[in-house]
Amino acid sequence: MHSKDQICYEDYQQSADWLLSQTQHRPKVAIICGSGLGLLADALKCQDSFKYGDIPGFPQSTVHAIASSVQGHAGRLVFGELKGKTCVCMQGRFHMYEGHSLCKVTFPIRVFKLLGVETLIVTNAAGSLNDTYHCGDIMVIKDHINLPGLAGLNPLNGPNEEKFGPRFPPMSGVYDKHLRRMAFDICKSLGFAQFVQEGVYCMVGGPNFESIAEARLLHRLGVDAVGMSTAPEVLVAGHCGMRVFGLSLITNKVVKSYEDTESVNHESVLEVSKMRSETLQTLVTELVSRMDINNNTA
Ligand SMILES: O=P(O)(O)O[C@@H]1C[C@H](O)[C@@H](CO)O1
Ligand SMILES: Nc1nc2[nH]cnc2c(=O)[nH]1
Repeated sequence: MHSKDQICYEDYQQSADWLLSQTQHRPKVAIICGSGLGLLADALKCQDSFKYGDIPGFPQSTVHAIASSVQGHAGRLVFGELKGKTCVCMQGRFHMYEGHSLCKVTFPIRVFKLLGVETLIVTNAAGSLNDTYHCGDIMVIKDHINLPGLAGLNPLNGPNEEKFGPRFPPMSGVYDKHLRRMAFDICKSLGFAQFVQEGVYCMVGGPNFESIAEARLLHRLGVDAVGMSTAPEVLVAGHCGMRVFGLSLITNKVVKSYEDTESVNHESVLEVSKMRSETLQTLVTELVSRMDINNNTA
């Protein structure tokens, strides 16, 4: 590594080579578990798991990541099979507000690319701005607004690594249309359709939740759900040509009225996540099982 924040190709390669030497699994799908949604990883069969701290070059989990994941299982990369398809799951992700640079936040994505991953599934907990949404709804992400990115905070800043992708990558259509349609079909067949939405996710820096004026601004901008993650990971995945699918679990309605006495807190976010964790697990499992991927195990 050159400097504290500069990461070079060899750093990603070192982590990927180490993982390839430690597991026989050769995943084509990577899944990032949002706050409280780490149970997804427990559904993997024939698991090999690695604490982030044990993987050479990997960023380290902070206290937040541990508190917001499944107790005792935070900060792990879990390899295994979902309905016979080989996957790798991040149980606990890295957030910008924890103090990580965006290169660190997105480090695992490029490692996944070098492992041979072709599809990234991202999940997160988010607050809703859309008045028709309810707590516990699942929003299939159609598009995102990357507010830190618009202000110049972008993991792709700096010299471009051509081995991963082009200097100026397009982001229109980054959330795969085919997978979105498939998710809706699955929800219909599983009887989930009444609480599944499709919308625009907005990333803000956090760690504070929105002021009322900020919430009103986001609402006017056409944001359906707001959270503190996902966009940087999706950017980096899109840059290196991965297929992306994203889900937001609506854990709260963002307060938009000065008359409203309710306020959100992280504990209630985790409570709702827990309530819908199993549904999300079922949806993601079914989606992975229907994906047209080569299932390679070495
Ligand atoms: O990792 P995600 O985006 O699910 O985490 C959400 C956003 C904040 O980290 C936290 C707020 O409750 O949950
Ligand atoms: N920024 C933001 N992140 C969240 N994560 C879960 N709920 C929320 C919310 O209301 N706002």
